[in-house]
Amino acid sequence: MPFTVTEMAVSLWKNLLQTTKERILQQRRMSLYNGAHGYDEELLKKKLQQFAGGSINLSKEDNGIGILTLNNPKLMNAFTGTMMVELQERVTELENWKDGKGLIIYGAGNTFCSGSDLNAVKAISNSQDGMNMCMFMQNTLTRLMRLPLISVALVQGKAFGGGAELTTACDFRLMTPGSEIRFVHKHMGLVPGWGGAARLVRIVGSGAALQLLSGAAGVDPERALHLGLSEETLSSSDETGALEEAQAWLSQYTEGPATVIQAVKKVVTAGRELPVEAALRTEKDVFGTVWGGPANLQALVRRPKHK
Ligand SMILES: CCC(=O)SCCNC(=O)CCNC(=O)[C@H](O)C(C)(C)COP(=O)(O)OP(=O)(O)OC[C@H]1O[C@@H](n2cnc3c(N)ncnc32)[C@H](O)[C@@H]1OP(=O)(O)O
Repeated sequence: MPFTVTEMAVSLWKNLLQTTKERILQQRRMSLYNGAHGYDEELLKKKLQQFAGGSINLSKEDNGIGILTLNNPKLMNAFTGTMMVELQERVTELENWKDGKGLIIYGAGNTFCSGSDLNAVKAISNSQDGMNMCMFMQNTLTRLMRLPLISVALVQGKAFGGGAELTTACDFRLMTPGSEIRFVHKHMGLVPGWGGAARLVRIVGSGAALQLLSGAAGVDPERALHLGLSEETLSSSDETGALEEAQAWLSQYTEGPATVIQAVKKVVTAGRELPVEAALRTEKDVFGTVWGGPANLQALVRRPKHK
């Protein structure tokens, strides 16, 4: 029997509700903190909205590479409260990008990011507000790190404080000549709180991380390469040239269907974060999504030789 208009509308509405519910559940799974941790996200967002300025812009290219721009060049791309909220919104958008394969994060005006906006920091300089801001940023940066996209921080100029922490939430870092990553927190009487310490230990090891955080010294491209903090020093220092180089570098790894590239990132994320048995189970599940899939079947027909 054919559906009536009302039945179709009800069915569409139910689908929409279900999709929204699944999306919210997915975000909760990816997040570290929620109401159970005494964390009220909506209240914090209202507070963050009071510190306005700058923007976080996302452009999704046809080649499956997203370009995320930290845009507050007047303050060396320092993170205002509204930029923190916008970063969360852009991450949600990227989580739902079916055709996405890679992501490049860079700063406007030839510099990466000078950390949190010190004007906002001064206004919320009590312990509880600080921890709430940390929970918000850890949630967002953990979701960023777990995106099924291969991510690169393109470091031009300075990546200081929270800016240095943000680079560690990407899979890779590329630096331009003269650029600098610096965990300046000690000089501000702080430690990283956006997850930068935990991630740095995993990238460079605990000894080097201890030196970088307790020395608070700048890391130039040469030292970053030596430490394994950066993959490569690009040759261009200007924005257009550096972006082109970063895209070319990333496209070595994003060649191929989005389903397969995303599956690659998912199994690596599981290996990086989970105990081995849980990682193996996740790998089996992800394998099930590509085995017998279109890319796999086409390859079987082509029978390519991998010489
Ligand atoms: C998560 C916790 C954290 O992020 S704690 C770390 C916070 N960040 C910092 O302490 C960095 C402070 N800034 C600096 O050290 C310098 O501005 C750096 C980044 C080295 C750039 O120096 P330089 O190239 O000489 O530029 P500048 O100092 O003249 O800066 C231009 C304008 O931008 C501003 N700016 C810079 N960083 C911030 C920031 N984080 N928050 C707020 N404003 C910032 C400067 O004050 C300066 O503004 P203005 O032109 O003096 O009005």
